[in-house]
Amino acid sequence: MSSATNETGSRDPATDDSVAPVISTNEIEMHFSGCDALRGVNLAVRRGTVFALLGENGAGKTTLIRILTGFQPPSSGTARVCGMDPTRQALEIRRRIGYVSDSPTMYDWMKVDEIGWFTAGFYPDGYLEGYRDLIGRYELPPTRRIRELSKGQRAKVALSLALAHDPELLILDEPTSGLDPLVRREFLESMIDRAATGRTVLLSSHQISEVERVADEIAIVHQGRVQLTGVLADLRQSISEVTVKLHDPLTTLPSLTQPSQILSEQTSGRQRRMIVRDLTPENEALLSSSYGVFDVAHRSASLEELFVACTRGVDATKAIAAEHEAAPAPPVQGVTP
Ligand SMILES: Nc1ncnc2c1ncn2[C@@H]1O[C@H](COP(=O)(O)OP(=O)(O)OP(=O)(O)O)[C@@H](O)[C@H]1O
Repeated sequence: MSSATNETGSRDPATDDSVAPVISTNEIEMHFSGCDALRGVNLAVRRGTVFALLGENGAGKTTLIRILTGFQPPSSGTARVCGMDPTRQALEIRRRIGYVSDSPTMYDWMKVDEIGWFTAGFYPDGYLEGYRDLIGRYELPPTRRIRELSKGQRAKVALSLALAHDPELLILDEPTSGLDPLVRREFLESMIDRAATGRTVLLSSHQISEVERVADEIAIVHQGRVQLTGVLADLRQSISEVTVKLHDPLTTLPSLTQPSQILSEQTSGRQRRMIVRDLTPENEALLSSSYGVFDVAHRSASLEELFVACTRGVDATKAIAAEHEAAPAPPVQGVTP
């Protein structure tokens, strides 16, 4: 019996590389002076997936990636990347994975071919061939100096350097900024192909359409917290936009029962619009039969609506609560403030 199987013959996630998450974090906190960049981040990235960290500017995406790649020790909490601890095995992690930061620094006096040859010295045999193949595919001029390249061409050099050893895990911080739409599309498709061959891609982005196109799983990060994480297709199915038409805009609606959860709520005239997770027929019936309600309709929410609910929902919820304070209203369920 292999060490990856237990007494019953089934796979043991603690020792089996093919089952254990490629990346896991446990209660990661990052406090800079005057700024809590990350607050209790728990994530698990499964092998063979494209996992997207989706968040606005300043949400904490780069900070998390810097912690995972060992450039920044967290204030507290732990992480594992390819089975290693980034605070103690940063160099090994960086050798094993591919990583492109949001502002890659390169020796810009080197020529495109030279930088590949130079970097190959840090990797096993086969790196230079892989690099040359990639710069060929990206149509990069091998004899041009890095400083003479366009922004998009530099991004392609950085990607070629990260991909040349065909890493099992690729971490990309805002990977497509600087790429033109055609190359961006090709690049995103190549990420899907990588995942199909069992490799894993973690990327950060604030572009919803981009994430929607490539990601299998997402984590929506807002103000240093993971507001929502899961398989994109499941999240899409479980989130609905519910529109409740009211006789009186000040009507107080009943709290929904478990497992339904209101992520955001907005009132416009006599219409209340809510983004609800796991809407059950019972809760829909509860709303429909509430005093002052004359119609309830629901449809699947888009990723954009979900994102807005997670990043603006708290404020929207607070606004509603304040609006109802005079009423007085029952507590509104919402995402973690
Ligand atoms: N070295 C640092 N010192 C102090 N504050 C920092 C430092 N690094 C990051 N921060 C702060 O931490 C927060 C998260 O920043 P981070 O760069 O992780 O966000 P992000 O989601 O990657 O944003 P963007 O999409 O704009 O790149 C921000 O408020 C930022 O100002």
